[in-house]
Amino acid sequence: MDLKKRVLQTIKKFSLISPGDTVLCAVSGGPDSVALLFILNEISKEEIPISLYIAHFNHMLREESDEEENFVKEIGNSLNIPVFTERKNLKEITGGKNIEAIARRERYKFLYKIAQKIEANKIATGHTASDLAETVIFNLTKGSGIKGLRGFLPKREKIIRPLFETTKEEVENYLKERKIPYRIDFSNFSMKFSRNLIRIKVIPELKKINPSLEKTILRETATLREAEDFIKEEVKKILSRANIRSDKAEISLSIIKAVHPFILKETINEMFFKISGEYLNRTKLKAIEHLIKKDESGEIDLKKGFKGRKDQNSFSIEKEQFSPENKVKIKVTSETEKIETPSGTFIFNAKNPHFEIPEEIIKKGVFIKNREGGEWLQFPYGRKKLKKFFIEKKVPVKLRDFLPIVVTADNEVIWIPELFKKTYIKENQNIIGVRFESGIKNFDN
Ligand SMILES: Nc1ncnc2c1ncn2[C@@H]1O[C@H](COP(=O)(O)OP(=O)(O)OP(=O)(O)O)[C@@H](O)[C@H]1O
Repeated sequence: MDLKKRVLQTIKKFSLISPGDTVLCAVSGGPDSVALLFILNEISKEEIPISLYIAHFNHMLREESDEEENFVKEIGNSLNIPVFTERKNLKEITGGKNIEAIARRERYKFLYKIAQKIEANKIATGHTASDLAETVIFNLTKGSGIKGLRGFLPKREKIIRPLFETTKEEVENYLKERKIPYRIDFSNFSMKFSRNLIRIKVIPELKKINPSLEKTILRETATLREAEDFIKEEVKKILSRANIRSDKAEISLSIIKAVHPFILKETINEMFFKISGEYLNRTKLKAIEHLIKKDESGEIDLKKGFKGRKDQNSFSIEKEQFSPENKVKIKVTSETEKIETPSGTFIFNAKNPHFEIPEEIIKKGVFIKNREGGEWLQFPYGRKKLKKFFIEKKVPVKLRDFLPIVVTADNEVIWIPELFKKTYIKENQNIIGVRFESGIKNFDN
């Protein structure tokens, strides 16, 4: 069957596009997104009338980046579709670390920004069934829960993936038949990246066992998506009987003990997520299950700042409350140190790849402490009252005393872990590095 018809089937099956939609097509210049653009363009003229726009993000990471941007602009012109582009020098921003993940985050931020600007209700990406197979095999290899094994979804928020059921091979045939040009990203062939290794070495070997590997994985993930929906529904039912507040989530033992062990763990994990913004690992969940099932009451330390507590009638997850006697002021005595504070564990590293604390500051003394009041914040370009900064960042009042801060011997705040990591790393590369390990992440959103 003609590829356009197949893509139309996918669109209908997952309700991806409706007449009148405004669709922003994310085009990298590679074969998948170029084919997607041509198919959507055809569809918009015949089967489903939509307004179509193109977005391209120039990561400025490779020599060919500018050429690719021009190429996408040219396709847009030739099809008479408006093109939105943005350039960002990611190497500069990231210092070369974790570049793939940051590139992805920046790309999605850009796509959502343009979608909002042009009032697009859909953002189409060129992910294919071959990408899905890669993702699933990658997640399986690295270890992941059901969510990882089912891979990405055909639709998530505004993002739609019309090539979800199409293989790369089918895309390439389509382009070849129509003599449609595209650009090749040579970094896709580098064996440095596990994803490429899976695509180039692993998948061809697996296809010797099952030539329709992509289709099989598609079917398997469909089953997993259904199972996931079912689990979600079950968990929702149980959660509706729990009492969830911002600092405590509680459920009666008679309810939680009656459910299947798997649903028990999933429910507890959701309860934890609701008050902490994070999920627990399987080992902790198993320990909680054990605590719930045994006869005695008890407590269990979860991530820093959270406790699981079982009493006679209920199990609860509680955020540990900050109390004045928990206030600390700890001197950092070496360049690398793990420091326990009532609000979490710091990994302090004066010389990490992002930034370095000048020696003279360390010599004079660096402290990790809770706010005492009257502190000033040191920026590369000036000073600001810590209180004012907290207000600007909308840090809830009760957390202002809880958040650990890093100060110099002169009580100048040089770091508030997590709270302004992103901007601070960029602006002040040479000052300080403190990484917060756990327990605080939820406070900065
Ligand atoms: N530079 C870019 N500009 C616009 N869209 C892009 C760009 N790079 C990728 N995309 C879009 O994202 C899709 C997936 O690209 P790719 O597989 O390279 O990214 P990924 O990082 O593996 O995917 P994801 O970002 O969803 O995790 C492409 O088909 C395209 O629609």
